[in-house]
Amino acid sequence: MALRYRRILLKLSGEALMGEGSYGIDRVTLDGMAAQVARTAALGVQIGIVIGGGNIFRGVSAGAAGMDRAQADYMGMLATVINALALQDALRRSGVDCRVQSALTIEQVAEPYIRGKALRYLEEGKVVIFAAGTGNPFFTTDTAAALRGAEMAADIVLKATKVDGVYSADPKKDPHANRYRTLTFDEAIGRNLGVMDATAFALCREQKLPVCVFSIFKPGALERVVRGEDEGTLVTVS
Ligand SMILES: Nc1ncnc2c1ncn2[C@@H]1O[C@H](COP(=O)(O)OP(=O)(O)OP(=O)(O)O)[C@@H](O)[C@H]1O
Ligand SMILES: O=c1ccn([C@@H]2O[C@H](COP(=O)(O)O)[C@@H](O)[C@H]2O)c(=O)[nH]1
Repeated sequence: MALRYRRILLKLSGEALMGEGSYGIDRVTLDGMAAQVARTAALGVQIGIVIGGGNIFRGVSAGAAGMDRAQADYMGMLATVINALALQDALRRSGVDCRVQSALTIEQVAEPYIRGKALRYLEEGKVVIFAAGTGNPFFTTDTAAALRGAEMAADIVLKATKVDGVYSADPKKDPHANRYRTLTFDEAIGRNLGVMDATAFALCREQKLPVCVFSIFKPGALERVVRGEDEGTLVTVS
């Protein structure tokens, strides 16, 4: 079947990496994510990945209460570097050629983020993992995904998370929440739908970069999304 999207920016949930656990990286879950990425890359899709850090540390979590916010955010960004290295390892074991570029300079473990080089890797069919978010405190990896998606001229930002789309309210808290099949950025921002932060939505809206929110736990979902099949929630300008 034909591909709908040839270049994607995939935002992988850090929190989802915990699997059934409450902290860190569950190897079975990690390998499952890597296998989905490997199958999608094999279809000929160019893939950039931003990975979250919520399984390890968030600057806004209870564990950071009382800390200097920027310092806590740098810790959160370093958490995403750990996840990026774990994902690179899993992807390599799945036979995927993969590079990590970090927005914070940590030369011994990852290349620095260089846009032109990242674009070349994508054109060569290599998966590029963008670590350390935007490199700036007070942001999130959702915003990093929107930013790198725009910089890479991706066709779409795919937010792979623990829920299977955008709901009228947080489905983890409200069992009566309804899932949207499609949504506009204005509606998502106006209704304060918390699945993705407003800064990320606003940047995607400005860049006319569609977003699809779907479950990373649903087998084959990523491949269905890149083929343009009905999966998750598609957020667009109009
Ligand atoms: N309206 C909504 N529709 C869907 N999910 C929502 C909504 N409001 C809040 N959520 C919550 O948002 C979560 C996903 O966003 P969040 O950024 O917290 O996690 P993530 O991106 O999966 O993790 P990480 O930041 O570690 O990468 C979902 O697990 C869901 O519980
Ligand atoms: O650009 C960024 C991206 C992330 N952070 C910090 O990292 C953590 C983890 O990222 P999540 O998006 O929550 O998974 C985040 O809470 C921030 O503390 C950042 O400062 N800048």
